[in-house]
Amino acid sequence: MSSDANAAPAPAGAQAPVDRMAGVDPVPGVAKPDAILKADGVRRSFGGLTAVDVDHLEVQRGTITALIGPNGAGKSTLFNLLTGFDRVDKGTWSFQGKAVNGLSGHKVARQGMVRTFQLTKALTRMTVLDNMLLAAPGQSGERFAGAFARPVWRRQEAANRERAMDLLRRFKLDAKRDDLAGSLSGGQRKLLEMARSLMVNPSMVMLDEPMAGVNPALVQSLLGHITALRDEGMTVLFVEHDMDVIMGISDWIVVLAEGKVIAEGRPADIRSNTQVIDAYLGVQHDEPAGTEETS
Ligand SMILES: Nc1ncnc2c1ncn2[C@@H]1O[C@H](COP(=O)(O)OP(=O)(O)OP(=O)(O)O)[C@@H](O)[C@H]1O
Repeated sequence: MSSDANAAPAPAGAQAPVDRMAGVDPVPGVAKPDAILKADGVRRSFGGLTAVDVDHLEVQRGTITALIGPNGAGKSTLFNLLTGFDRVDKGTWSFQGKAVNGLSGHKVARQGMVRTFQLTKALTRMTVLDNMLLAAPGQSGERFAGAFARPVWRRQEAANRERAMDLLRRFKLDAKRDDLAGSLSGGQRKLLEMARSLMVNPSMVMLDEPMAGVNPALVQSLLGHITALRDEGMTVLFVEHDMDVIMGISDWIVVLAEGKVIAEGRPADIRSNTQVIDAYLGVQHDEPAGTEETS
């Protein structure tokens, strides 16, 4: 879209401005030409508070889509619902044409849709490599503990280990394989969270605030990893507060306010959308993530 001859050169990791959403109107709930995820009538209340109330939402395959909105807009709740880590009051959604509503997080992941999690205390006490292996698909060794299945189990363990090491090399964490995850820097933790989610070889990754707590020097490297996933054909949906990051790498932006999708569009559409400016950009909060009273 941009044809500004004076534009600064793209930062490392940024992509040429290709419009991957060509022909899609920037209106809430708009249909996408090749939607990998479609959600309908998704509602979730906590007591009297409606946290999520999404009429219709589609995510285009092979794009980076940002989910943005003010604190308490319902972004994390929507993530949790779609990935099977919370229960809806109402609503249906499908992933790659298959209904996945009502499935547990593990089953949703097996379908190819995974979300990242911040490293819990327990995970920080494990090594980087063990963190990866714990995220591996299928633990047939546990399910078929008999001696008969042992060769299958060993083969699977070896394959998991190989995949884990490949991913650790990709994210430049291989030298840290035997270190405790808790000893990693904020940026390295984010890389590990991303690497863990890729153990199941997903088609779509959902990143929860991938830049939170990351040293600015590592931001470009993380952005490079995210755009590389998209360029390999993966679909990325991410929640983020950093507007430079959002505007810099997103093919499409979905704006949530009070649980509803109030706008969708390319970064340029969102920047000039007065409803978004009123609901969000005009009252841009500067609080660090995690200052909310709820999780
Ligand atoms: N388990 C819960 N119990 C009660 N209320 C909750 C719960 N989880 C979320 N909420 C409420 O639902 C609303 C949406 O919260 P959510 O965390 O999804 O927003 P968010 O957009 O992710 O916010 P943030 O940007 O601050 O992370 C908020 O008002 C929040 O207080």
